[in-house]
Amino acid sequence: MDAAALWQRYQEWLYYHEGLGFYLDVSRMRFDDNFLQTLQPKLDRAFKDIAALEAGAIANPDEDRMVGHYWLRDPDRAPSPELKQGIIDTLEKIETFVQKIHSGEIHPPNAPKFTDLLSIGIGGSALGPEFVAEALAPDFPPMTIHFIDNTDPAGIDRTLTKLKDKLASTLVLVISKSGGTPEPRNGMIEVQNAFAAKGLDFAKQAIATTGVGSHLDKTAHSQGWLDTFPMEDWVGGRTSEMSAVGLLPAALQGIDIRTMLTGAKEMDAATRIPDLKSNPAALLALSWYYVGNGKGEKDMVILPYKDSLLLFSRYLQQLVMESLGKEKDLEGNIVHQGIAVYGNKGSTDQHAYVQQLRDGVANFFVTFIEVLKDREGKSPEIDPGITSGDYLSGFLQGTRKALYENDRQSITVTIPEVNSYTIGALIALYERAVTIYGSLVNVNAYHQPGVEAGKKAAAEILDLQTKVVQLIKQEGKPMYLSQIAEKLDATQDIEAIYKIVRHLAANDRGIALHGNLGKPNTLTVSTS
Ligand SMILES: O=P(O)(O)OC[C@H]1O[C@](O)(CO)[C@@H](O)[C@@H]1O
Repeated sequence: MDAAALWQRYQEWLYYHEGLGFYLDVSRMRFDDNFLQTLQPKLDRAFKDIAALEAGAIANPDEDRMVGHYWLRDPDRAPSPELKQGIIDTLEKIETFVQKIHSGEIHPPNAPKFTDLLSIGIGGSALGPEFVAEALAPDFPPMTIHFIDNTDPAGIDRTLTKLKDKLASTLVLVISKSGGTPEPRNGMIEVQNAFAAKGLDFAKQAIATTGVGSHLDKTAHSQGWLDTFPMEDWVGGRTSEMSAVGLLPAALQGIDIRTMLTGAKEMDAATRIPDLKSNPAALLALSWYYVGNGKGEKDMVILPYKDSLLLFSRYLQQLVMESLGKEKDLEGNIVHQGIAVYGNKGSTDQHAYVQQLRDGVANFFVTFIEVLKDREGKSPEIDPGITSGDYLSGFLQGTRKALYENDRQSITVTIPEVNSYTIGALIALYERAVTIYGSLVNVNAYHQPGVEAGKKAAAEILDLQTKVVQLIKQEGKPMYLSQIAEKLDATQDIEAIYKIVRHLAANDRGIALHGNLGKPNTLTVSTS
């Protein structure tokens, strides 16, 4: 396509939303009218599916659940007055609580105010809060947020070391919808230990966001924690940023959550329109379908040209991959669907993997995220008439052009600036695009059976560990791995047993390995 035709295509496909100051450019995706015609019936069905979902249909058949994250920013759309009231009440409760924390009305036993916030959660109970904190937290927030989002002991230590002198004024927020996920449970216990070591009363400084009646909810009530906030059954982890999961930590950091909700609501209204060219989420979903042949054949590279959006790709990784990465479609056919997502930020990544994007294996498409406003205030000139922001903007355009010339397709999302309004809108845009794409490829975008399989396997390993340690202690003499496996009637698990004892030996856990470490078969294992 020559420059004039491309310019024509750009204008023909450019989506612009005046209220949001938002643009979407899919002109560098090479779909044609034929493709559009073929996809139209699927798209019509997707529009119907999402209308039913928003009206309260069971959209997650496996778990027999409604899918209601869209109601969070527009409670009038909730399918019952009780649900509507619940959303309104939670939002008000968050605001009242935050106001009391900021004013010092609620304060820790040994300090006049809470200064820091320690958020413990994983997956959807961490990624949204982390992304939003990075994007929107003010430079000098009323409370500084820290995260424990894993069960890595060294990671936990690092966070607790940073908080060492501030634990007495740290508010701990444990987030877990199920209230039974091991990683946040472990983090919570480690933090409780740290509080106890300093003679601090954990319960007086702890709050929980969790499903009503969950194990965590019961623990928080029985131990007399400061408060609990509900996570609704019909909100999935990866779409929970606009529930108490995301709103509470955001508000505690001084982020304007009402504006974030308004931005999301505005985008929801735009992406509810059942017409391709008027609906940016449909344009995204269609582009993903086109470029990946409806099978996720191309990876989605997310390149925001703005440091504060660094975590957007990580956030989207869960939203897209946990929603769409499915073995079976809704009819039970094996389909192995999904779209791989990765990325960091431009122009930084131009000095890392963009070389391969331009010249190497063409297994991806790029989504550029462009932010029009460079910074608050004026920019100095770096070269005559040229600022740092001009460079950033030029690099984005240059990379987009260079990729297109080499037959690499791209989408460009443009927002006027990074603020609560536009971040709310971006989150809503991708939530809806995933919903639509899920319909296009006919998968249940709201369950995660694969993750459950991994959790179950991990629990089996921990169970095996207990048996292995018991046996080694009982025997009281060095044993070969094969002997341990036979005695436990677990010959299939010999590799797992080896890895268990190797890990224990590396951590001063009372187990020793003897022999050639490079030849597991020759090793004997004993107590140390
Ligand atoms: O909030 P929870 O229940 O602790 O779950 C955390 C995350 O774990 C998952 O269930 C996957 O294991 C995610 O979907 C979820 O966001």
